[in-house]
Amino acid sequence: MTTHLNVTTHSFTDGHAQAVALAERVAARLRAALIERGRAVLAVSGGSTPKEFFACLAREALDWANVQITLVDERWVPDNDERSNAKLVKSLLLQHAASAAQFVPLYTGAPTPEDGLAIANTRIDALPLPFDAVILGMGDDGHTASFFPGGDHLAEALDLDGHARVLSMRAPGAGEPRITLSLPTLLETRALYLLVSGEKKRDLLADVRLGLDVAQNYPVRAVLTQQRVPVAVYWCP
Ligand SMILES: O=C1O[C@H](COP(=O)(O)O)[C@@H](O)[C@H](O)[C@H]1O
Repeated sequence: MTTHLNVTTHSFTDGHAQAVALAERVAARLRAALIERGRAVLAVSGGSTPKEFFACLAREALDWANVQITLVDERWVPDNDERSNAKLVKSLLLQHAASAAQFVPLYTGAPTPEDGLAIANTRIDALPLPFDAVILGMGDDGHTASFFPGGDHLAEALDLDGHARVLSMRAPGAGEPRITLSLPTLLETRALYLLVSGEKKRDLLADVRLGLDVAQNYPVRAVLTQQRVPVAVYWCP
């Protein structure tokens, strides 16, 4: 384990060990919340990296009926689209013991994320924040949630003093239009995890921490340099 400023890195030999460790950690957080407050709230990322973590977490024994799960971001595609983060969560996390959890989607069925923003905002506003845990991922371009380089609402999304809970996001590298929780909303959490794998992402994170990424300006920098919430990076090759 290594700690640098606000960031602690936990390294694992492989994806299975990483997924098991993070699932146990997050389950412990949810259990503590259920004991203390009778409910728990979790926000998770989509993409490919969290698949094994979801499969492990779904089998953890806890009072899932009192757990609400939402997404940190969503691709603006229908729930049955292969690119849908909601589809991933439904097929891997909302299974087994965790099938009793309540899922709060960001996608609303509106034609565009801009059209769906008000409803998505209402859904997030209705959650009993702070989150008990937020699980972020990261792309090879340094995006996290849907904070994409060149995103049309990137500055607003990263503004720590901003009041928007949810924003639409369009960016050259984003594939499809997106919707994302804002950084200050993601930081309203009792625990923040960044789940990443591969040498390329490890090197990118090292560059950000050393301040060597200024030319690329990776959006994940905003998460790693903020001082509100400690960041636990879970990494495997
Ligand atoms: O598009 C997205 O990508 C990131 C990273 O995904 P990965 O496939 O590299 O693990 C993910 O964290 C985000 O939720 C998702 O919308």
